[in-house]
Order: sequence, then structure tokens, then C-alpha cells
Amino acid sequence: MHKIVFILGTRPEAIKCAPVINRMKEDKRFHAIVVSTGQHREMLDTTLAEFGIKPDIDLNVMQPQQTLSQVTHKIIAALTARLDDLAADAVVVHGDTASTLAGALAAFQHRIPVIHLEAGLRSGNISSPFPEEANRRLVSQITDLHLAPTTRSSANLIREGVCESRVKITGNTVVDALRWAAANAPTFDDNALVDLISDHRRIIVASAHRRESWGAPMREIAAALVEIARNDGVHIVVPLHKNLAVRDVMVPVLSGIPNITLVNPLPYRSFCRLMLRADIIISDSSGAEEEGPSLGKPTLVLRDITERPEAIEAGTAKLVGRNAARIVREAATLLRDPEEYRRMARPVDSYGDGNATGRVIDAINEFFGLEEMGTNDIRLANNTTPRQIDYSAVTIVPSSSSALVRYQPR
Ligand SMILES: CC(=O)N[C@H]1[C@@H](OP(=O)(O)OP(=O)(O)OC[C@H]2O[C@@H](n3ccc(=O)[nH]c3=O)[C@H](O)[C@@H]2O)O[C@H](CO)[C@@H](O)[C@@H]1O
Repeated sequence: MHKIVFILGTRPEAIKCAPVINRMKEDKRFHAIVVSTGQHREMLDTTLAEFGIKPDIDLNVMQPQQTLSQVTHKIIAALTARLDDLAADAVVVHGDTASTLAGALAAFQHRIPVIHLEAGLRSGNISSPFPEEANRRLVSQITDLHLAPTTRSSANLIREGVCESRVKITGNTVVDALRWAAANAPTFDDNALVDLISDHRRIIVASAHRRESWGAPMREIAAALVEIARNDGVHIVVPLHKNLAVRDVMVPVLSGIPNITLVNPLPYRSFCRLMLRADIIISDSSGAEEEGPSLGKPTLVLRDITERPEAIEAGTAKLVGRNAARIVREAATLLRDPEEYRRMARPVDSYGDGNATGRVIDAINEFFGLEEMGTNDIRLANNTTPRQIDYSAVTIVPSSSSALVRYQPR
């Protein structure tokens, strides 16, 4: 049995790791252990609980006003105290957060193989998003098995010199989580949202929280929402991130506008229900960049640059930046031009087909099979054993668009 330690700290890491953790818990070949760093304290706990996951270890490193360096240092120190006892066969980290970087580094220093979920995303600018682009690049340097969600993310890694046989294309587990959530979404328990079911207006779900959006850009986004709310027959719902950099701007500007509803962060399944009901999504969240297009919701991405260009190439998401006039213009086009709306309102499989979890498990199992052959060099092992995961079984909705990034049989 392979002991796999998942290290995670934020809401999106919880959402995207949960399907894999839960599948592994049912699989006798694995013993999954969940270590929470507590980076997004409250949102992490409630999200994990929704998936029925209780962390085995809670490092609880967060304190108010900590710097990025302090958080990173504290996670590494806390993990160092635990990793020897855990005797893990591998550590799984996800994405690009401080927990990801610190978890990978601590594992590497303990000579424990690092498995990177959602590997290979690149914006191409080391400073943007900060510090996420640097985090994911640094983690790639010390990763033993790179689980890339798309052909593009796989190609990024190979272009950077990662051995091809260490990279597996799996699809993004967010689509697996999304499908589960959509199928199991409870009715809204927030009174402000109950009426949405019978609300015949067009619903826009809007949110912003990224570091790059703090300050003046956040004021532009808030001003844009006020302007968009002037359109007839529109209702804007804004789940407000807990961060004060968001609330201090959004609450005074958006409160009291009759067709803007501000709500606290929603449980994942309720948020998915809200996205399902939405006509348009306007957000700077990476999750929304993947989930909106997967659900066929036209998505305006409040960023200048992205490491997730697939849906933009497929035409269902648009990078619109954070300038109020531009955001208002793009929203107006979607609200007033039915042809343009229809063009963007197509569900795409750019990020996954909902079966990533199985491929992740297969890839990890294969990784151990090769390790047990007595070599750490997977490339060597692959040369002597032709066994490969059969990705040709992955068929995704055919499309005439050659620009659509899809899984390729390897
Ligand atoms: C600024 C930041 O930290 N960005 C990182 C974060 O992105 P991201 O910007 O997606 O992080 P968020 O905190 O917005 O989490 C997004 C997830 O939360 C869910 N949701 C959102 C609102 C709500 O009320 N309830 C709810 O459950 C969404 O469905 C989505 O799945 O994680 C990504 C990994 O996937 C990273 O690549 C990003 O670099």
C-alpha cells in the first residue's frame, strides 16, 4: 500500500484535490493522508467538510498580518517536524500557492517524491500572477511526477526540459468536482439567493479577489458593476471574498443598489448552483476561468494575463482586464447582442471531461510501479516497459475548431 500525503491550504486546492483524495480512500492500493496548512483557514475547512474530508493533520500556521515569507517558512518548519514520522511514499501538492511551494520543498528536502497536480500552467511572466507563477515554476524543478491538466500545460513542461515520461495529461480535476457539485447542489440556504430560482432577470455572478486586483483595479471593477447594474432586467450577485482588500472597496460602493446582491463566500455546491443559474460570469478567479466555460457560461476574465488560455482560444471566455469602461462595454455586448452571447455560451471541454480523477490515480499507480522496478529514472524504465496509460480512451466532444485545446492520445 502506498502512503500518499496531500498537502493543501486553500479553498481551490481543497476543491481540486478532494475528488482524488476521496477516490484514493476507497482504493486499497493507497493510504491517503491529508495535511492542512490552514492557509485559507475558514474557507478551507468548510470546503473540505463539504467533500466529507477531515484533515489528518492541521498545521494551523495562519496568523493575522503574516508576510508571504513568514507563511512559507512556518509551513516548511511545521512539515519538517511531521514528515519523518509520516514515512510517506510520495507527497502530492496542487497548483501554485504558498502551501504548494512549501509542501514540495519540505518533501524534496526529506527525499520524498513530489507529485504535482495541475502542473505546467504558465502565464509567461514570472511576476504575474505574483507569487503564483514563480511558485509553480519552482515546484516543477523538484517534481517527480507532473500531472498536467491539458496538452498545453504538458507542452510547457516539456519545452522547459522536463522529461516527457514524467508528465501525464490527466484533465483538470476541477471538472470532476464541478460535476459532483452540480449533481449534489442543495437548495440555497442564503435567503438572499432563494428567490433566484424564480427570478426571471438575467443573472450575472461577479467576483474579484486576486492580489493584482487590490486597490485601484478593485475600484474600477466595483464602478463597472454599478454601471452594468443600470441595465434593465439584470441582477448581479457578488459573493464577497473575506479579504478586506475586497470588502473595503466593494461593500461601500455596491451596498444598497437594488439589483446587486452581496453575499458571503458560498459553500462550493451552492456556488456551483449559482453558476449554473448564471447567464454571465465576470471574475478574476482562476476557478471561474475554468468552471464558467465548462458550464457553458460566457465568462469575462478580469485579468490582463492568464495561465489558462484554453477557454479563451475556444471563444467562451474573454480576457477583459480591469478597466471599468472596457468591462462595461464587454458586458453590454453580451447583454445586447444575442448572437455574440450564443457564440460564447457553449460548454467546452478545454479543461477536462470529468474523468481526471481516474487518470490521476492511474498515473500515480504507474509511477510507483516504475519506481518498484528498481530505478528512479522513469525515462529508463519507460524504455524497457512499453506499458503506458491509455489516453486514447479519452474521447471528448468533437469540435471543428483546431484551436480548441484537447487531450491527445500519448
Ligand atoms: C489569487 C489566488 O490565490 N489564486 C489561485 C487560486 O485561484 P482562485 O482565484 O480560483 O481561488 P478562489 O479562492 O477564487 O477559489 C476558487 C474556487 O472557489 C469556489 N468558490 C468561489 C466563490 C464562492 O463563494 N464559493 C466557492 O466555493 C469556486 O467555485 C472555485 O472552484 O487557486 C488556483 C488553483 O486552482 C491558482 O492557480 C490561483 O493562482
